[in-house]
Amino acid sequence: MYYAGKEDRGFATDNSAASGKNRNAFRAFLDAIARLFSPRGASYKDSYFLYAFSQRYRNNSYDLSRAYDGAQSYTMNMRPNESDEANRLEALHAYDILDSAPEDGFDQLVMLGATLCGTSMAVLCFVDSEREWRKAVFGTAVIEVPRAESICARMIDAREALVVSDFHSARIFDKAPIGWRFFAGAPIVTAEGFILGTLCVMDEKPHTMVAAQMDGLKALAQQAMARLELRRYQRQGPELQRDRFCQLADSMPHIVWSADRDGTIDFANHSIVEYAGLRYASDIGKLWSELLHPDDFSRTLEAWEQSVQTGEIFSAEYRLRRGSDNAYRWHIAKGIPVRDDQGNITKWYGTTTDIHDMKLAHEEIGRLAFFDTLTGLPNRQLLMDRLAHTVTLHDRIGRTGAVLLLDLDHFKNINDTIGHDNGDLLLVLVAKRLLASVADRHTVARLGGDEFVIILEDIGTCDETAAQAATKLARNILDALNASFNLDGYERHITPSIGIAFFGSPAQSITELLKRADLAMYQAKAAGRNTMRFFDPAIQEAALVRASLEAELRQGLARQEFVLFYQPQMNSAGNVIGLEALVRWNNPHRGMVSPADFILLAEDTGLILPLGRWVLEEACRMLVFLTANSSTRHLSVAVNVSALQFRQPDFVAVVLDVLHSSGAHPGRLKIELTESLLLEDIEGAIQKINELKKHGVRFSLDDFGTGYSSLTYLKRLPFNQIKIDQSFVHNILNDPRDLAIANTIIALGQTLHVAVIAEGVETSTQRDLLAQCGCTLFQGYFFSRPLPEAQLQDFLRRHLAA
Ligand SMILES: Nc1nc2c(ncn2[C@@H]2O[C@@H]3COP(=O)(O)O[C@H]4[C@@H](O)[C@H](n5cnc6c(=O)[nH]c(N)nc65)O[C@@H]4COP(=O)(O)O[C@H]3[C@H]2O)c(=O)[nH]1
Repeated sequence: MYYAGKEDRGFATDNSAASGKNRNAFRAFLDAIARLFSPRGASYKDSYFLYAFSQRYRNNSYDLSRAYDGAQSYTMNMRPNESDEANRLEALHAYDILDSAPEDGFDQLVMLGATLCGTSMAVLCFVDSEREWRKAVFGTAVIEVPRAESICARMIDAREALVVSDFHSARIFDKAPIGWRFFAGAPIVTAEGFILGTLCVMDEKPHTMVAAQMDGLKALAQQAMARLELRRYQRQGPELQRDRFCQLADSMPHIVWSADRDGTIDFANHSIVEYAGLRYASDIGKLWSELLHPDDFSRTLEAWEQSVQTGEIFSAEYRLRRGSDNAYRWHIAKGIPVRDDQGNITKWYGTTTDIHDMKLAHEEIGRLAFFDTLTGLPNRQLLMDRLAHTVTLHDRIGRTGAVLLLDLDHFKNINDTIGHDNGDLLLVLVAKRLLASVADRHTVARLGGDEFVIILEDIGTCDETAAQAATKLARNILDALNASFNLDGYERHITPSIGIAFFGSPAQSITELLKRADLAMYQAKAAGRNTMRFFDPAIQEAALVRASLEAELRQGLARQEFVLFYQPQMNSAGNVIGLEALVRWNNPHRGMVSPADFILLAEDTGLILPLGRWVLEEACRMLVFLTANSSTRHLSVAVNVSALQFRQPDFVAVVLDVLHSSGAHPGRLKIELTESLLLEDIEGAIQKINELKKHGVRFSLDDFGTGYSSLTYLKRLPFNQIKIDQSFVHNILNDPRDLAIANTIIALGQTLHVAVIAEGVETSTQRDLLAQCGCTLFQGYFFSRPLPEAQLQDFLRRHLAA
């Protein structure tokens, strides 16, 4: 590679428009090559190679010492040993200049020559085997002259530069050219020293030339030669450029490629063969899309189209399949668009570099920056980011979320007694249990030390539902962490204190939010640890009531504080035909608690399952008792079953088991179900009802008329009895619509051959009106309130049919 200073660039001073455009294209290409291959971003200034010619030419010199009478001849000292005309002609023809169209750059040179020397004519000519052919002319229209008449040809033959001041007095030529008196010519010489022609000036009048003018003419001749070289380079350009590019590319460790406008890769270096395990580098053109990871395809295509449209550098990151193990590795591709003379992008030259390890390292660094190294949970920074995002989102959608701040009680003792390693292990196990206790959509993070934060997203729209959800989750966490941990071969116990703060609309700052959760957490510590506290006192109060009720309910079950009351069901003759079992909670502090106050909570907490089973067992015990007495053996006992109970897959098995173990008569057991309970899975409900009916168990549809009251369901569901809800009975005397509904239900029962019982009958008038409508069965305070077992005996004695 040759290096040259700016002043050496023969064509750098050429300012013609066409030349400028060519130069720009050429520079762009060199720029592209240099930028692609040079790690320090070198430009064409470092990698110019054409100036070899210019550099060498400058070393040639003219000897101005010889003079003739009337004429001066300069001995040419350029290629003293070369006399081979055939080689000279071959060199000339290689430039492909003969008979070519005029070109601005050359025209300007001859015009400059005439101006410089003050002559009326100037010519740039090339001497062919039989002629002098003129590429550019000024002041003459003659393009071609026979070689025998060419003064320029004489210069070549004589290997001399020439100045003839006046042909009339000069005796060096047999005859003067027609119309000329003056001639001066500077040779056009190749880097190898071949004289291809001359740049000469002529005039009809005699002239003298000063040395400076001759130097100027020589300089213009050099420009002409440089232009000729550039012209040849550009004409042969694509191939030459390509060869040079390929040569450079194969010496590169990266994948180097060139591509067409449509993205077709028409060249790739050997690196692609080694990476992708291709047979030939040229296979890349058709196999490219197969090597690309399918997930990265559209993104890469988009980047390409963007580069095509904007003319900016193509840049994309994608995964490429490696041939040796079929593993996809991340690469970065950069491609520089190169334009032609008209400024159109014709090609992209690019490199593709394996950045897989670097990318993984970056990801790892990112992971370390956002995740706790010990537990793998999001760290404080990521938590803050997510919390800020979540708080804003909840404000926008009008939903409620919660932040739970959890601190392990006396964690320091663990570290002090069994060491930091075990302390760390405990934190890891705690993190796992926390993750297992919350749904995936929530965030569990480690704030530092033994402090954890849980973000609960979208847990309701009102304070109450959000409080219930947060309480439930905090309880899960308390339960999960209260179970012992195995550390160092020993069972260890740790408890958490949890502070809860809510966020929603309007949004508050996350610092304030965490402060609230922190305050609540300290309240939990103050309350004896291993518990939770809400920041909001009102919600906290409600949640506490609920929580303590739940705890008491649990305790009540364990302590057998529940009792069954029985409410008699009567026929129109005033005789008892059955009883409805209604549960009561005999709480030592609260007294006799109505089911209205605890059934819902029992359902929410799942406590209804053990409670419901107990009710069933008690009711069956009563049935056995009633069966033992001939006067009461015909009585049925109705039991309320909640939705959660009924939906248990083993519901049928549980009922049969209780019947079996108690010895109760299945035909005397009546199960009361509400309408709403049946809606979710009608087919499953029918199946369960039918299975139990096969064993004789009967079913009553409770609260009929209050729900959907679908006649289709009624037709399909095999109930033995429908209950007219007490709300209709209550107003039956005052509201004709309630009377109409009661009438309809009674008529429906008659049509479907299903018994109808009216509940909530409080007066004889109500009973009479219902009886007039055709109702034959009744239940309500008019006959009896729900009675404890002892009072029931008394009632039965009085009201059994003789
Ligand atoms: N105002 C008025 N009320 C009357 C009259 N006659 C009966 N009642 C009340 O109406 C309720 C009838 O029971 P329910 O509709 O099944 O409604 C029951 C039932 O849905 C549920 N429940 C009661 N015991 C159980 C049980 O063991 N298991 C389940 N799952 N739910 C139960 O609790 C609800 C309320 O039960 P209770 O408080 O015992 O209230 C009972 C009963 O005391 C009357 O003439 N006037």
